[in-house]
Amino acid sequence: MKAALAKAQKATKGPHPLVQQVLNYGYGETLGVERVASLFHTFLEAKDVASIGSGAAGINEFIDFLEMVQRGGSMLPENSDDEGDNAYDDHYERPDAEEIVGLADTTDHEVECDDGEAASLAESASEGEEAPEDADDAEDFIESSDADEVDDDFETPATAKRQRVLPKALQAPAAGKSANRGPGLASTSGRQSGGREPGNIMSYFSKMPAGSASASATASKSQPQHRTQLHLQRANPLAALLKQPAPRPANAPQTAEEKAMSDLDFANLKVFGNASFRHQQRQVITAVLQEQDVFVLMPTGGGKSLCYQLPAVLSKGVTVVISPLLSLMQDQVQALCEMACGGIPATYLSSQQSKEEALAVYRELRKPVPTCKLLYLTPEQFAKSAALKEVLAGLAQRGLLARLVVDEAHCVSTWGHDFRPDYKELGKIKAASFPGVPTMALTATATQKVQEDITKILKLQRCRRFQVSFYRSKLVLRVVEKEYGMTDEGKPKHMEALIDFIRAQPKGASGIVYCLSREDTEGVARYLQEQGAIPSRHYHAGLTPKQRVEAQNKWQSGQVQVVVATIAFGMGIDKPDVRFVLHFTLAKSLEGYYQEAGRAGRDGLPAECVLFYAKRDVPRLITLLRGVGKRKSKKSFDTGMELLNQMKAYCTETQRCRHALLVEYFGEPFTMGSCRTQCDVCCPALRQAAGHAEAEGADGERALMPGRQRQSGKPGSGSSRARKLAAAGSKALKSAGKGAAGPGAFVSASSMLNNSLTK
Ligand SMILES: Nc1ncnc2c1ncn2[C@@H]1O[C@H](COP(=O)(O)OP(=O)(O)OP(=O)(O)O)[C@@H](O)[C@H]1O
Repeated sequence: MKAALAKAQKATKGPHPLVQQVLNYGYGETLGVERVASLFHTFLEAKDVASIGSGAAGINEFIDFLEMVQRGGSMLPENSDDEGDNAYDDHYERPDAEEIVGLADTTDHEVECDDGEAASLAESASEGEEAPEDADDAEDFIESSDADEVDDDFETPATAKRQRVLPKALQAPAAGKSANRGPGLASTSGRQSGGREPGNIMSYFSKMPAGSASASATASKSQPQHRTQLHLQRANPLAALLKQPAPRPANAPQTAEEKAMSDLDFANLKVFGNASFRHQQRQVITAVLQEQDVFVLMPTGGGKSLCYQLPAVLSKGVTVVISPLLSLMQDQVQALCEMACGGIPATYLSSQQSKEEALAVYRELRKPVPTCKLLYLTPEQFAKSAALKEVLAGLAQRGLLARLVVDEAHCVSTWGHDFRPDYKELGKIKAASFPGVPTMALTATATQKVQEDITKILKLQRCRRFQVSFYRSKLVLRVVEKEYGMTDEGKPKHMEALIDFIRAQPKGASGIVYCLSREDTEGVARYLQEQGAIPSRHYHAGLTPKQRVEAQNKWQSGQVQVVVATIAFGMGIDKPDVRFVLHFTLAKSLEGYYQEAGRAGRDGLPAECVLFYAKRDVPRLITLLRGVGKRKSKKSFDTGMELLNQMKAYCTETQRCRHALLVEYFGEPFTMGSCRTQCDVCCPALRQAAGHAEAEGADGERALMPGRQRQSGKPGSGSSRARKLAAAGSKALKSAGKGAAGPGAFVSASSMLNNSLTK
């Protein structure tokens, strides 16, 4: 054996690739290159093998060995079989089958379609157009339901495939990484670099690129208010265990500006690369660090993640984040591990991981003091894995469960637009397994009712609430009449209107078109591509994982201008420069609409959200609510109908500012009364553009009159005029949007519109 080993050593030029990897993680700096190399040989000897593959499994094993040697322990992992079986066998990410209750009387529901949808449903079916009861269509409706798509989304082979690559946080075990930057070394760093307290955040910065520290800092010069209250991370246990810690890398000295920063500003800049906090972030983070229960209601793109990630970095122990989608978790973990500061140790558990991968995570959590700072889980996993509950309870007992974070917390409530049954269990589990652990709930959309549900179900105690205004002042909201039928040229009017709208956008402006069914997305994308020469891709949960990733990447990189998608394209999409989000049919609820439309303009620049409304689309949604194939409960149907009716009311509104409607829907008073230029109700130019006409009734009230009716006396002009109007609205918007609500914007919007109409 020894001879074989010597031969292998001789044959190898330079360190074994596995050793090299481990050195890259920082063990060279802490243990010394030679000692790592020598321990590698001891490791091989102990395993009685001549060599070992340099894959993730080998690396993990070797790192475990390094730690074990330092502790003087056994080489065998503790309870590994037990953990692995439990972790692996749980089918935690499959949502519970919904209780199926037959509807007592379906005619009731037709009666509930208060303004003739039922009649319209029958009518359209008999005409053979868009027949919602059609079997194919019906299947599509099911496919586009929230539950089904979410289901597909979080445990598809795609995600499974992606996970075969061991999460970076584990490849690098965190242990290795933080051995390098770990808080244990921070005290030295703090002293060396100018006076931050021992054991503080300096530990994360030893690998910051030189010079990036303070140049752009605009951090507050005020003294840290909560420094003494922060539970700064303790010394890295690994560093303490290491027998021969190498001299730690010298940090560049802090500048005067950095010294004056609070820990929060400093961590925000150095770890996350943000020069300042956004609205409310500082207050939220401070409350979180004070270990209060916290509820955060912040619009999409507002920066919710930082509100729990930064406290996680500064806190002792592991922060557990419950997130609804596997792909979302993976993206978050990847982003954390790739932070410019050198990476934040984070990982996730998934039923798609290999047994070894799951084991590695469990091992990490069972360490006396895990180096992992954030652990992402799906609610299903959290609710159903006994092994996981036991491990988390163990962490809590050791005082190392920093907090429980429930992201997308609206999923807790049946009134939320993405209800997930397992979210309901979270509060109960917390109370039973680790009571008293601070809890944080975050969402972008929650009505008063949903907020109450979240507070109750998650058992939030003396909860601090933070709400950032729902008003997205840079978004222009419009509802456009969706005209079916054919143009004089024999083309479908609604599709041509869509093309006109997109063509009126600046060249290459990125957008999303939401459709109800998978089939719709494919048809619309094809039409845009073939008839409009608009680079488009469809996206829905029925695509193969490869197709989905490809579509998203092409859109993200700008090769594809428009993604035509079902609501499967949603959570976790973080493209800042989306200039328009079009709904080619109604959303299922105002909450859903707000969330989907809110993907526009995340960069804070003007963007447009247009809903193409046709009354005849409503029955399709009702059919969906009824549940084709699997009947939904009466309660679920009634809830769905209430939400849908609110959505319809938004579409047919002619008096009230659309921003006010949305903001007030979430219980926030809209003190401005009117947005003036940012919706088609308040801005006449946009109103006309939306294809609405004001008709003075006898009582002086305005009534919504679709463009088609208005122009019925002008044969031949209808379709092209309506199309011009829709596109003109966009042009008008460009001016209005630039002015962002100033009076000048309105003037230019009007004149633009007039010019366009007189052409
Ligand atoms: N203080 C800040 N300074 C600069 N950028 C920030 C700041 N906070 C967050 N961001 C950036 O804003 C973007 C949106 O943040 P984040 O993903 O946390 O939003 P969110 O509120 O979770 O949105 P969603 O509800 O859509 O998930 C990210 O690219 C993030 O890096």
